[in-house]
Amino acid sequence: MKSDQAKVRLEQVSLQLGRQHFFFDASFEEAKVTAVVGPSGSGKSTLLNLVAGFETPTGGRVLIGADDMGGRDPAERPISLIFQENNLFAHLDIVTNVGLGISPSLRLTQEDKARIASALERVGLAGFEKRLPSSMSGGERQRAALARALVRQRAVMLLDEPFAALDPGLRAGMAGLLKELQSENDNTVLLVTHHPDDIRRLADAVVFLSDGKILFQGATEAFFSATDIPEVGAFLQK
Ligand SMILES: Nc1ncnc2c1ncn2[C@@H]1O[C@H](COP(=O)(O)OP(=O)(O)OP(=O)(O)O)[C@@H](O)[C@H]1O
Repeated sequence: MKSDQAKVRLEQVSLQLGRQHFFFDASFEEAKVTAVVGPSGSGKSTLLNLVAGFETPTGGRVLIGADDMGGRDPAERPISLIFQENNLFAHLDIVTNVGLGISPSLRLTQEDKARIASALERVGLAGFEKRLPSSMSGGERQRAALARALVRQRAVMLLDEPFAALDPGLRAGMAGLLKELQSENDNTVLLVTHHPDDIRRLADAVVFLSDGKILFQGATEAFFSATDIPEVGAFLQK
């Protein structure tokens, strides 16, 4: 994956939701982690929804590699998603939840089953196969969601505040695991977060949003020096 096949590009993308107008022109480098940050209501989830295909732009294009995503359903895009919560089906055990990442109809080959076992082991959940999500802690559920994203083997991972429900110790652990898996698989990651700590430990680049627009995009280091942009300064002072 070294030919920008998994570079994500929003080309002059515009969208109107209620009274909020959005305009995004940005690119997200292949095999890198880009943090998507900004105040509440600035458009972070909307940006991810445009890449995922849950929202359709009124103008512009969303590209992954050379492919225009226009007209493609979320399931037809090379993406996997992890949200803050509700990632797992409550009535299904963990091995089934992870299996759904490979096949919605759960028609799984022996090879698929081996991949699931290995993903569960990787996130520290070997032995949890038959457990229901309700019997697990928030951190364990998030690790199961990460295992499901892993078995999908999609180039692009969209993570919307994936650690929000976790305490600081677990956040650091999950962030470390995510970074490890991301660099092994060369995933292109868009990570929505409210925490400067997550940006420091995970992100290669930052896109900062305010009121539906991009105010900053660039390397992580440059972001932490961009305090001349008042909104960035306010965010970093939190
Ligand atoms: N379907 C919709 N109809 C009308 N307005 C919407 C719709 N979806 C989002 N919005 C508005 O667009 C703005 C951006 O929402 P979005 O969820 O993308 O923000 P966010 O940056 O992810 O916020 P947060 O950090 O609070 O999750 C908000 O003001 C929201 O109320």
